[in-house]
Amino acid sequence: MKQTIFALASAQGRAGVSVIRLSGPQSAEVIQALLGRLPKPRFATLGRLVQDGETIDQALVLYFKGPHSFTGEDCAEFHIHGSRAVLDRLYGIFRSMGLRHAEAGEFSRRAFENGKLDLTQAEAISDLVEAESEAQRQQALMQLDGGFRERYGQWRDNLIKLLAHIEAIVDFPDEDIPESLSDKIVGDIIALKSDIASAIDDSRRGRQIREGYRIAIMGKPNAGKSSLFNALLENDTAIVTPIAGTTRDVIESHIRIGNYTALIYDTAGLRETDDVVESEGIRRARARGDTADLRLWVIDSSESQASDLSGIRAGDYVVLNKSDRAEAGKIDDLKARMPDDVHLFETSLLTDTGTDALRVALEAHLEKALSLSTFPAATRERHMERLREAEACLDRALGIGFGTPELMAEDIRQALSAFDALFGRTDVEQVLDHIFSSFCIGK
Ligand SMILES: Nc1nc2c(ncn2[C@@H]2O[C@H](COP(=O)(O)OP(=O)(O)OP(=O)(O)O)[C@@H](O)[C@H]2O)c(=O)[nH]1
Ligand SMILES: [K+]
Ligand SMILES: [Mg+2]
Repeated sequence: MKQTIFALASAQGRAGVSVIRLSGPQSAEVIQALLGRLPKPRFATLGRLVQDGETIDQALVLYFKGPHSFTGEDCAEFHIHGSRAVLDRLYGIFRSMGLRHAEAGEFSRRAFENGKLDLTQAEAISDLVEAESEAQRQQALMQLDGGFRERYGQWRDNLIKLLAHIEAIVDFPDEDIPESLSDKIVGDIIALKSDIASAIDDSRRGRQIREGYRIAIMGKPNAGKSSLFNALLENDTAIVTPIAGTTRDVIESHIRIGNYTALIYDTAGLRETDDVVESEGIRRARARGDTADLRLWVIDSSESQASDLSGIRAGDYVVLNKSDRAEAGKIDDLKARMPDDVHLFETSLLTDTGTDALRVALEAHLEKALSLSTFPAATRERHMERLREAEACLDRALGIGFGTPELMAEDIRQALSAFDALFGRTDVEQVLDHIFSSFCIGK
């Protein structure tokens, strides 16, 4: 039998109320020992927690009888006064009764193992706990509600039907395959494959919401990149100096823009240099720009020589900075030389003008790129990998043809197992360890 585990389910540190959670066969015994009675399951009971005649705390106690609990096991919750002293006393009692402290994600893992959650739902709980933005919260909640099960479940059903048809052909090798049947099988595989392919296309959105939309600030040295980074963050994380080549490492920070989370990167100024450290910084800056979802170029519009605009592409944002020092003709000249379809802004980061318009535009941009009208088909790399695997299996099945239907059936079976892996039906211990260890303790 599993050992009974305990952990603080609320945040660490002093609190008005803290919640300790227990799961396992000794849950009832622990409540009985401390409260002197076992409350009706799922009803909150106020009482004194007493050891050897001494009151430890007054607490609200809940008992959940398995399988009607989060983990599926017997569970208990103690809502106590959140002081270190109370916690220490209770932890001591729990340990003396043979309980142990839970590992990260262990409650959710038990829920998964007892069939209370599938793996995508367990991931959703972790995402919900971590959610910072409104869109992250909504996406995690949809996933927890079984958002994936509906969509993937339909595809999985289609695969099972396909497999049945193909196996019928395998079982009757001497029969002529009616053309209508082979046409139908091929048609169904193609349709499914294209559904999966478009889901993979769309799933970038899911990851951008979950991990943050990546915005790279790029430009020449001293253009004001770090100044812009700080202005957007409303703090002074990055070092700003008049010396060209101040920023070397890529500096990364989260910000909330409207309903979304973005990851903003400040990068080294792009120029030719013999400095080894600076060249490495520039290499990283370029790489960051290549993988970003949006590039935000900063240009010093007061510079006398014509600015180099290479690297700026359609869709990029361009900030014409230092407008406080720029002659009007210079800014007009820059605008005229811009590639088509860039979004232009004028700022003076010295006098803090123009940044509001940029913020508003960024918010609208994210709203357009990420709005959650439909639930994306993947929110993590793990989901993408399994979907690509299923797509590849279907591709192979199509290439095989009806001469060797048993090979075709094998590919369909592999596509099926890719879907099973998504839900954790084929539990690869390593994958589970990885997923659950990223949870916080008490979940
Ligand atoms: N006049 C004026 N000066 C500015 C403005 N924005 C930034 N600066 C100044 O320009 C200098 C360079 O700014 P940074 O933000 O360090 O520029 P950077 O692009 O990050 O520079 P590197 O990291 O060296 O590539 C600093 O002295 C800033 O105070 C502006 O709008 N007007
Ligand atoms: K600088
Ligand atoms: Mg800088």
